[in-house]
Amino acid sequence: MDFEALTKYSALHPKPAGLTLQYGTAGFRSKAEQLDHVMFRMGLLAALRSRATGSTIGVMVTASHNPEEDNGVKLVDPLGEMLHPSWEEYATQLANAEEQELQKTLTEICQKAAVNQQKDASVFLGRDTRPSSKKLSQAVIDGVSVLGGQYHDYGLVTTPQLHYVVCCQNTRGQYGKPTLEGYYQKLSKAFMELIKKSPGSGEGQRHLKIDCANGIGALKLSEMQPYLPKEVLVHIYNDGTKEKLNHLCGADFVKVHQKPPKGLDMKPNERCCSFDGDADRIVYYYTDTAGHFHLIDGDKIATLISIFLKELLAKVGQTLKMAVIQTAYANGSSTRYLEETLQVPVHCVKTGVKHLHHKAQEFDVGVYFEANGHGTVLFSKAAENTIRQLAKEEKDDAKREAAKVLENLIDLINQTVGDAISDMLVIEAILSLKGLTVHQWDAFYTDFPNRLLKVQVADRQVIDTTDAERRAVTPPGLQEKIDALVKKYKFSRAFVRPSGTEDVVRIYAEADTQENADALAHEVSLAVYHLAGGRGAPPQPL
Ligand SMILES: CC(=O)N[C@H]1[C@@H](OP(=O)(O)O)O[C@H](CO)[C@@H](O)[C@@H]1O
Ligand SMILES: [Mg+2]
Repeated sequence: MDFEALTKYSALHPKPAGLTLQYGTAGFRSKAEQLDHVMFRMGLLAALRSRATGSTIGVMVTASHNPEEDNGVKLVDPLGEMLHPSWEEYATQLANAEEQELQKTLTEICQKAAVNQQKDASVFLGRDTRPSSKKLSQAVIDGVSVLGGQYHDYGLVTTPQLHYVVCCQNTRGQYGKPTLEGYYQKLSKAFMELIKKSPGSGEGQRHLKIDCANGIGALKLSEMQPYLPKEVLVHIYNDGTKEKLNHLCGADFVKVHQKPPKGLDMKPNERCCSFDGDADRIVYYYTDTAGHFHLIDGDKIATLISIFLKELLAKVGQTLKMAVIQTAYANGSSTRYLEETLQVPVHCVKTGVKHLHHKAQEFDVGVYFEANGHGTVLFSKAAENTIRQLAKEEKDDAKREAAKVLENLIDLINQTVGDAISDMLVIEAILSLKGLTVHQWDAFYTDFPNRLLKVQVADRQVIDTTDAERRAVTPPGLQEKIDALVKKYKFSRAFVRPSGTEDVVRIYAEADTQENADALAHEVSLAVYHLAGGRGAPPQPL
């Protein structure tokens, strides 16, 4: 390591003294002006991680659905997964080392992680459309370069596109070509093959209105449009030319507020969807003829995909094990529908994509979605091989056709991470093949009324949880209080947990009516305020 160069370059990306940040659920997130040193150091870390794994590592500069003034960074591991947890800790140590400790911290990481300094390092970079992203990604490049690493800057890409190219590169093209063109070609080809078989094929066009949160999704979707078949017409709204990123729009806004985004005119029963700021989440929605808004969230997307997969797996006649992975935020009604009506096993894990992804890898076919719309489907290598072989060689026509549909689905879904563009195409293909309207899809089950709130406390880590975050172990008395409150309402449930991305405690409640869900959530938030060191004024009823 050239320590002289390191010291020189690091001085150009100084760490504000005393500032500490943590590599959380989604990497580092903060105000953009606090992140220059973090970016430089994540460039350093990516180079080390690349040497340690002998693979290309991705670095994405984005703060997803957070306000435009924020930014963030996350590292992408060799197969397109989230950074390994042991390295999250190194990331935090490196980001928080004071200037004079930087060398020592780097040396320690190299020792602990057995990094061979002689190896080549290769890093792929991507960034979202935030005004601060360009400069911050330059800081990443400085970090990679000072350690003698090579980099390829993909510039403006969606987060899932970066995951995709990293995976393609490290599988030597097995997963696809590591270019955006390769991504567009692979997905559009699989999509075309799929919808060819739909009953209404050739009878006019399917329209879909997409709110792109004034973010990267708009740019990449319009790049992809020429690749899409003429049967599908996507109409892009909130393309970032007029309004601010994520402001009153995008998947997170629509999910949290349960109302339509600004800037999208909806006619009754029209199918609409929203991406988030880096296009790794998607939710659908529509208004009915009475003007009521209906949200179709990640749980219902998982349900649609599961129904479709289950039918196909039955048709190919293989005993492939399928499961759905959710978090505690999944609506109880979705869990019940999946388990009882569809008879699909459901597993609940801790919040955060990495936990869902990890669990989903245990099955032949693992469908995972967070309620907020982040999700995908994973196929085990063995399942994928079986399906591809059946698609090629199976004599029975019905079985072979079903295997072909599955094969195209495997190619259409981005197995590295949740991907709004890929998920949208999967959903559109399934709706088209099954001849379902958005209203019919929505009617699979009715969500239990629910409410998500947040409360500020002095130190959110005083709340410790267990049972996939559904029960609070500390502070003393909190869980007992929640249990007593829940008993007051019918069909109710509630839980609290410290957020991994914001300095708040999140409260979630479900009950038989919206009024009761709101009241329960409010009462639980008061309990948190009083028992977990609430800050500022006590929470007010909605
Ligand atoms: C309730 C909720 O939506 N939580 C989100 C949010 O995490 P928190 O740890 O709750 O802040 O951001 C994560 C990263 O985007 C996402 O994975 C997760 O689902
Ligand atoms: Mg996102």
